[in-house]
Amino acid sequence: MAEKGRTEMEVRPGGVALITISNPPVNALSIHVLYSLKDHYEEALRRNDVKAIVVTGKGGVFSGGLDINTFGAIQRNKAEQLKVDYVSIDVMTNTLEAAGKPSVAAINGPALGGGLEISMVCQARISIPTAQLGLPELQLGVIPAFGGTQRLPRLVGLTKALEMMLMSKPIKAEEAHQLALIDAIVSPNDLLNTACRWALDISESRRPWVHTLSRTDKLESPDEAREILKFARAQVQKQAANLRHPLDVIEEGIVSGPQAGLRKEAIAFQDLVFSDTCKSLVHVFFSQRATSKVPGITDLGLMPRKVSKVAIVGGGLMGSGIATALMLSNYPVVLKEVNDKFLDAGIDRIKANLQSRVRKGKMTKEIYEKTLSLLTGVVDYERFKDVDLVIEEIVENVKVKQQVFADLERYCPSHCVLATNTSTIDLDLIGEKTNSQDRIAGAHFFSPAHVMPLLEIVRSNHTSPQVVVDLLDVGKKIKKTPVVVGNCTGFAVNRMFSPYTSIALLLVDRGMDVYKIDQVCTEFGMPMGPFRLLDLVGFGVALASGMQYLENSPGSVDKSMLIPLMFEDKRTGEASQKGFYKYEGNRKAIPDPDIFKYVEKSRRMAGTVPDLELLKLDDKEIVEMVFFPVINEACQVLSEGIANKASDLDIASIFGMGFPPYRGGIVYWADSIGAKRIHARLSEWEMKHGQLFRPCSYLSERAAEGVPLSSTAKNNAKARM
Ligand SMILES: C[C@H](O)CC(=O)SCCNC(=O)CCNC(=O)[C@H](O)C(C)(C)COP(=O)(O)OP(=O)(O)OC[C@H]1O[C@@H](n2cnc3c(N)ncnc32)[C@H](O)[C@@H]1OP(=O)(O)O
Repeated sequence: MAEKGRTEMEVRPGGVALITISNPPVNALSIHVLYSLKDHYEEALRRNDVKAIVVTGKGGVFSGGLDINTFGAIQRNKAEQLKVDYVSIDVMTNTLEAAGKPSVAAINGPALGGGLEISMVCQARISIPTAQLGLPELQLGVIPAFGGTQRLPRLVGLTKALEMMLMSKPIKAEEAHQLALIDAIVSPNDLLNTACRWALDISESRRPWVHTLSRTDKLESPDEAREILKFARAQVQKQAANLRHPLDVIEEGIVSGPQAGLRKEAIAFQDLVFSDTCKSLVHVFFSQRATSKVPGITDLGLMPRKVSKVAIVGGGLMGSGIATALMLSNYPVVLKEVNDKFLDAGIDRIKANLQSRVRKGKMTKEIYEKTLSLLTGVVDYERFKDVDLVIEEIVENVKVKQQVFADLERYCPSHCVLATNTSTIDLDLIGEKTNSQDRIAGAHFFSPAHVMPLLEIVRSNHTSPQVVVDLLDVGKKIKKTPVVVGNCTGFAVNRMFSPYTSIALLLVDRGMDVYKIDQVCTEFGMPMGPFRLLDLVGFGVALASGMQYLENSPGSVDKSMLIPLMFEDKRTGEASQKGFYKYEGNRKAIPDPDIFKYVEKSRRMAGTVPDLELLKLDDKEIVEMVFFPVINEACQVLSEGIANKASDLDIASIFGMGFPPYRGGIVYWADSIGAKRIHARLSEWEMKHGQLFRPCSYLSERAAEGVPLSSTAKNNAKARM
């Protein structure tokens, strides 16, 4: 293995050895870094001119934790693999923490996972105000393994430590200071001097010398701890039953002592690293970061242009959500509506979005006022003359959109990016009446736009790479995960997931129970089943987008009459308090026996009778029937070059549709099953239930040749980007 990263050591006047972790960009703890850290500690302990040690990181990051690439080495049983128990017990505990000279962590940026764990073996932690501290290992399907499960509860108490570990959510320096996880916050310029002084103060007994692992003052009593852990077990069982957690390991440390806890922690980690969940989540980690690397665009050396002001056309649910997302990242926003009444309603929606953050304690009243002051409401285009980006979010009507884009071309500066949030209409059509096709792109948000993390950036054949680079940058600034896709009806996410509801409707027409399908899909890990999702989206929207698919690719959607029948009866989904479920003024979906009359009628109109074979399917087979057509559509999207790479569809499925991350995303999951099996099942169902199940040629070829679906190497399709 090529050497990756190291630590550097310099002995400062006064006798402090400054050890700097150096492994750009995030100072990940590779095996080399860890061994180099141990060697430098040992050298510092040997040297007579060293009285104390300060550990810091290079380049504005303390450390992003264990190098996640080493997980693969462990799984592949590589000779040079990480021995977790050796690092945790021999290096961190017996060498660093037990050293005869005190050490202080100078936290100059993120200190996450193993990074925070290194800082916790030090006798004190000094940080800059912007540092983030956390143990996010669970989001990779493992638990902290360099002593974090033992030391964090001893530093901040069990309840807070559990919250930080189970939510994988880092805290900011200020909160860490209140919790006494860090001892002082200082400016970046003062950090090293303060840390060095602090270390010398400890060595000269002017400050206490504390071994984290020996502390018990913050720990709850064993009885209290047991109660807290019992509650936490019930919570994780309810909220994340598929994720392993460190509760037993923490309990071991409290009941049998920290050394026993450390041993149990290392064994548990070593076991978890081999789990499918860990493999999937590591895939998600790297795939998420790879979405912003777009061949032919981000490798051209283009720099994003500055976007100082954004205009939104349309203040409906989506438009106001997009405005909120931008304002939350400090973008001044001009919101345009057709008249004052609609404008007021749009502004009210934005206020409500922000107020909900105030209510949840995520925003102070002052920040609320400051954020709201970024908004200007207008009913004409006068204020569009200095905007750098416009996002259109009006009715899905080609003619109306064409007029709006012609207007935008007239009123906006010539450099301005003209984006549309359409979820179905071809960008070329939208821009047909302009000479600005090169600066027209899709910026497709998901509802609610200020909450959902995905941003589909749609690029037509005319869209310039510069515009895509600009949108990628805005996406990053508003904390969305961007996925760049090509131009087609439904783009990647809506198109991939159109079979999710279509097939569910077909199965109901053939005898399956609405609520059974939803239950099986949620047990599989989806946040909602297809029918609960249809209720949320609303039947009006579902029918309109169904029409778009029917027009553009007849045969891609089921023609069940179930939704039109309910729609006719003004049963339109959650907004009307009645859809496939009933809602009693809150968001709780209650199964409603009334729907069976619509189901019966729909079956009569389709001329179907309950299919006894379908009724005998077990849960796994139902999941396959619903999701294999989704995989098939993902393959079609790949073969048409709508997505750059399979892993982009994994991320799009997770962040756009809530596909369970611990399954790695739609194509990753498909490859874990194998193209051959998926192809065989789809072919069988095509014979029995029609063309919605017909495997596409991309899938058929890979099944025949035994090639993974994620391998796009042999994809000869003409890229649409
Ligand atoms: C034994 C221990 O208990 C186990 C562990 O420590 S497991 C590791 C736990 N640590 C984490 O989960 C933290 C992961 N990292 C992060 O959250 C973020 O990268 C960060 C907050 C440190 C920096 O964020 P940001 O500046 O936005 O940079 P980001 O784009 O995420 O990462 C930059 C690059 O570093 C890589 N990287 C980040 N953390 C890494 C890690 N721990 N290992 C390997 N690579 C890592 C990313 O893949 C990316 O690579 P690329 O440029 O080739 O795409």
